[in-house]
Amino acid sequence: MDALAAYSWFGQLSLVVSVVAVCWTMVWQNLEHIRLQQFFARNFNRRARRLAAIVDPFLSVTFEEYEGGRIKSSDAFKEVRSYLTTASTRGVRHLRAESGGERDGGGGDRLLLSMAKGEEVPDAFRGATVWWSADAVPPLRDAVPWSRASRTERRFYRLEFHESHRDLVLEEYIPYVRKQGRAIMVQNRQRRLYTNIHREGYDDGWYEDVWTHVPFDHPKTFDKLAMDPEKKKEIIADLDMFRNGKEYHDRVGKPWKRGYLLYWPPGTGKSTMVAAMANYLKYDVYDFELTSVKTNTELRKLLIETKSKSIMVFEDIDCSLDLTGKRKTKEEEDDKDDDDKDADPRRGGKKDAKSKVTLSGLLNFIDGLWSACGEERLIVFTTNHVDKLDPALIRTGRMDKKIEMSYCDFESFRFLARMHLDEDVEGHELFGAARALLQEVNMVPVDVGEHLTRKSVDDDAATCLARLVKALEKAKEEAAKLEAAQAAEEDGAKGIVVQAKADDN
Ligand SMILES: Nc1ncnc2c1ncn2[C@@H]1O[C@H](COP(=O)(O)OP(=O)(O)OP(=O)(O)O)[C@@H](O)[C@H]1O
Repeated sequence: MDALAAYSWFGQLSLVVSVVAVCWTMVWQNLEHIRLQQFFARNFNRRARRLAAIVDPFLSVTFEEYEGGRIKSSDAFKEVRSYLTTASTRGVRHLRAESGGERDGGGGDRLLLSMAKGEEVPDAFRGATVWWSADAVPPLRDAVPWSRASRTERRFYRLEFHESHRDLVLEEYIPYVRKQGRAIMVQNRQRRLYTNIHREGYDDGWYEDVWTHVPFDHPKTFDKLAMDPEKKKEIIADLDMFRNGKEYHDRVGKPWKRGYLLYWPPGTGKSTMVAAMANYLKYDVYDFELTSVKTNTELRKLLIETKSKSIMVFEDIDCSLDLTGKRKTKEEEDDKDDDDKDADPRRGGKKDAKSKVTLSGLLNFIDGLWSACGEERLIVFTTNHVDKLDPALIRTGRMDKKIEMSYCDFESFRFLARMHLDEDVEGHELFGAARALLQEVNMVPVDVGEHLTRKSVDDDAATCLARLVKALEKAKEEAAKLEAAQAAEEDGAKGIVVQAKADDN
């Protein structure tokens, strides 16, 4: 066969092959017999998969940054990202730093660290080794201008593991990673202090009660709170038990919440205690301003909008509303509901600046059906007049722990002296004098702290202690005068009674 014949032969062969290929494609695409198509696909794929399993017995799970059509950022991705920066995966050598958002643990000066693109790190779980890697795909060419997810590269984490660990990884390891990641996010996030505000339109009857917030950066911790050390220990243990109490609450069928009542005179550290609790538990704080909540319905709406892992505080509850009276009967409550309607301009009522929240509205809030929405929440009431509160409000189950915030005792004084003067003054004679006076006179910690604070650079410990002793002596004198005046008043009253009886006779 000469070269020309061979060329022609190959030409014909390739023509036949091309025609067959084109025909096959047309037949394949237009095949009426779908089942036949499926049969081919299944059998070829199955063989290919079997071969792949022999060559590569590893499976993978991908966690993408965005889900739901690339609009919503994925919670699972964030949880994995947090987990991958922990001790168990310290092998990560190259990190990516972002400013991030408050909720993710970034924001402000905090940096959000995660595995850099291309990094791979192993992790061990119950005898199985898994591998995590970080990667990203470039932005879409047809990026939608308003979608951040399609304009930027889309990151993802890939988890690879041997197929023999499939059940362990899917059913136990991944939930474990997500839980750990969530816990780390809660620890690292910028916490918030919320308060409710009331907004309304001028004449269209529109109004709403909403939460507004600022970063919560209160410096007070239990280390800086003066109180009986035993009592402090007991409160911390109680908080620990509450924080770790999910299983218990599930088992006994109780909503995972706990009520605290902090009571006694102004300046004994009730608000400070709330800050210390929030810092200890790393919870957000919702500071309820009850007087600006219009109705029970609005109160419920605010409750539903609160998040878990938070402290809901009602300061000076005795002054907030008329909650001191007895609970209303059903009829009175119905009347109150009518009042609610009257107060609700959206329901044709007139505007009324006064709050219509009732005692039973508040009781339902604390332990009614709605109180079970959300979990891991502390409800704290503070009051200077515990005797004025309705017993229903503070009964066990609503207020589970009642803490008396007392006048400054010796332990608190010692604590405040050490904290403010920053030196050991227990041997000082003025320290002994102040200690003796504190046994006779009531002074709240805020005042003791104030007298012990250095007011100028020349103030030394002795100056501060002398100032405190002087204030205590003055308070003692005033207390004595008051006592004498009261005794005289009582004697006067007795005299009038005796005189009246003598006149009667
Ligand atoms: N036990 C305490 N330990 C340390 N500091 C305290 C203590 N009690 C009060 N203080 C200080 O006194 C100031 C006022 O305290 P706080 O507002 O907590 O008192 P309160 O009992 O909530 O008062 P009120 O009833 O008027 O709201 C705070 O700046 C706080 O630092």
